[in-house]
Amino acid sequence: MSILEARGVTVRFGGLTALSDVSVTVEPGTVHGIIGPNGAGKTTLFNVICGFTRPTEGSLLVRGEPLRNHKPHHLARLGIARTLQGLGLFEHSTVLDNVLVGADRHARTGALGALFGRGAREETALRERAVEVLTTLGVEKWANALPGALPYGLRKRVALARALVSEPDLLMLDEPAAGLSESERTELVDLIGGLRESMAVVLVEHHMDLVMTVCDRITVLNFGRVIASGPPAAVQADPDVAEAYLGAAP
Ligand SMILES: Nc1ncnc2c1ncn2[C@@H]1O[C@H](COP(=O)(O)OP(=O)(O)OP(=O)(O)O)[C@@H](O)[C@H]1O
Repeated sequence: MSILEARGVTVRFGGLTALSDVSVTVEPGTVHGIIGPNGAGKTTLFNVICGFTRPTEGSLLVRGEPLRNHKPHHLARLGIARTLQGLGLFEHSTVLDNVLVGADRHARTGALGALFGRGAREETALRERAVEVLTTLGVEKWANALPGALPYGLRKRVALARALVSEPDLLMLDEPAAGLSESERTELVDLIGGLRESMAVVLVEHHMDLVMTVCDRITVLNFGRVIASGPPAAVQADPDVAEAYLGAAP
């Protein structure tokens, strides 16, 4: 069963149709890229999946179950985590505390949890997992630093750690390579490639080489429509895709 399915999603902003009858299926354990020229509708699709934007028509299914009126704060309990272009780190909290915010999916919830908060043992286990994720991403030595003290590439890793600590089944990445150096992009490819063992990944990305290297499947949008979908080689060879990108060149 797919982890995520968008069925016939249309989004209109007043008279402008940002997405038109878009269908995408994301299988577990795959990396799925969403690409397209500027204004193609990539961010709008990302926002629909994350519950920021309500589709005018169409539906979303998670593990085959239709979502109704889902909001960004429902994502954690659906097993979905995301990183955004604006990293959204709390500048006055340490790196470790920022990552702990992402661990709430596993934290005790419900009336008892609200009354008594996290138990000491639970707190320790969460911290251990947060440190583990920071270590996997090579940023553990900054656990007690404030995010503002770190260069951009490392802050992006902290944001990724915060998403990963909830152990999602689906990770949504909005332009993960933006602002990274070439060597950081190469590291990111390895990192994302390694994630497919434990989750599905959806990424909206402009860096074509990264998308072609790391994705198992790619959906190409142009003017709000899906113009191609499939494995990287097939998408790269598709004349409609070449035309969309050539047409968009300055
Ligand atoms: N909130 C909004 N209100 C009105 N129009 C919008 C809104 N958000 C996006 N649009 C329009 O919808 C279309 C798709 O935009 P979107 O940002 O999804 O494209 P994109 O593929 O992510 O582009 P880029 O690569 O430039 O980020 C564009 O024409 C954009 O101007």
